[in-house]
Amino acid sequence: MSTPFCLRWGIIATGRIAESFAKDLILDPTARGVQDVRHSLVGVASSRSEDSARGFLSKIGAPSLCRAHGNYEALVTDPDVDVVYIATPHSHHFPNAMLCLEAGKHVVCEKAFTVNAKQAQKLFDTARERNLFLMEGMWTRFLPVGVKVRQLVRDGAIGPVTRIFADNSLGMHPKNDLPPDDRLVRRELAGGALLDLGVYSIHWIFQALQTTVLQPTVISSLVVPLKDHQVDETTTIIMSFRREDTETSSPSTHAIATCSLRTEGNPGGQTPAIRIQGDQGEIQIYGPVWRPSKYCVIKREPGFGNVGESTEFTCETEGGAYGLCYEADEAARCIRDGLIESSTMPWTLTLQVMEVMDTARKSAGLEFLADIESANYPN
Ligand SMILES: NC(=O)C1=CN([C@@H]2O[C@H](COP(=O)(O)OP(=O)(O)OC[C@H]3O[C@@H](n4cnc5c(N)ncnc54)[C@H](OP(=O)(O)O)[C@@H]3O)[C@@H](O)[C@H]2O)C=CC1
Ligand SMILES: O=C1OC[C@@H](O)[C@H](O)[C@H]1O
Repeated sequence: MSTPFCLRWGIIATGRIAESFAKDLILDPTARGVQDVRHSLVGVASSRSEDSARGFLSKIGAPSLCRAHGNYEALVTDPDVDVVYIATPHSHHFPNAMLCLEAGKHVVCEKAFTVNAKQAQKLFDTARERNLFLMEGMWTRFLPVGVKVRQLVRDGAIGPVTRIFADNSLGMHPKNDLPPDDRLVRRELAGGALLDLGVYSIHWIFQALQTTVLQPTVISSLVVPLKDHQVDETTTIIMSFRREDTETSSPSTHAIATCSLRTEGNPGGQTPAIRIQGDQGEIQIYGPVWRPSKYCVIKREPGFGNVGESTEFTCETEGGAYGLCYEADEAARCIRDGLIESSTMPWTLTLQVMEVMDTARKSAGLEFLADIESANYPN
């Protein structure tokens, strides 16, 4: 067997998801059946201080060779770093990713990829010019459940998809349950439900349709602002996608993406977060939407009131992984193979998702501050 390709990672930021990602990165990939690639965590940067980066390294049990940096610039000039994972708030993704690309580093950037589509386009143009790998860290697509559901739809398990519901709602009262300085409610960090949660709902819809070609039309959207914060508390978007099987009577698929900080999506643990409905049945996926592990396939039984056969499946991560390692494996394979774009998380798809969110925000007059919306770098 040949030696696995080793990708050397740096991480920008030391918050909650950076910790989960770093812990996944240092796991043994063979424990999840991955033999062809492996990962080495060589550096972590905190915008606050070297000490806070050092604290992070000891918390995650990083390998001794891993360096702590007291600013992001130091990390991106480290010649041992091949690729940077960006885990800052949404407002910072664009300038942080530009910093990395201009320093010649490959990038995996957390969702929501940027604040708007214009910034995403600029990043993709820069990556192309510099021949660097760049991917939105929409990890859910790489989880075993994402792979399985796409395969089921592709194999025609429920026939042509006619309608999709996708709900990602936290059930955290923004005033009572979240600290007032939480990034979720801060406009200057591009907080709000849509960019944080709705992005998953929209991605699930695209995932269910498995297309990057069909352009959705946003038919309507409703944005409920969070009082005094100028971010959205709840957003619902209705989309229509033209389907290719136009011989059927309804040549478009309806999709409803919704998200809320405040309303709870799955109060009793029994409500499907995602419903992918086709002519021959439906697939129901149970939350949490970002990391589901249970889904159900219900066959359609024609005739009013008939109940179709329903089969439940679990689809867990392996080898003690939280699940972020699967997107890391994808990045390693792409970079090993000299690719600048992942075919599972292609640039067009990220752009389409950003455009849908731009349209919804625009219709509600929900804009972030000009410097956060800007696609100039340096600003
Ligand atoms: N994939 C997933 O499941 C999840 C993804 N996310 C995404 O990851 C990103 C980070 O989220 P999360 O880890 O929850 O956020 P946290 O608030 O926990 O951490 C954000 C980190 O960003 C750095 N940072 C840099 N500038 C600022 C600033 N001005 N204000 C606050 N923090 C700053 C800080 O690290 P330092 O000072 O050390 O540089 C901070 O610890 C978001 O894009 C979010 O959508 C979040 C949760 C889950
Ligand atoms: O990506 C995410 O997934 C988990 C949620 O708790 C979090 O708000 C969000 O950023």
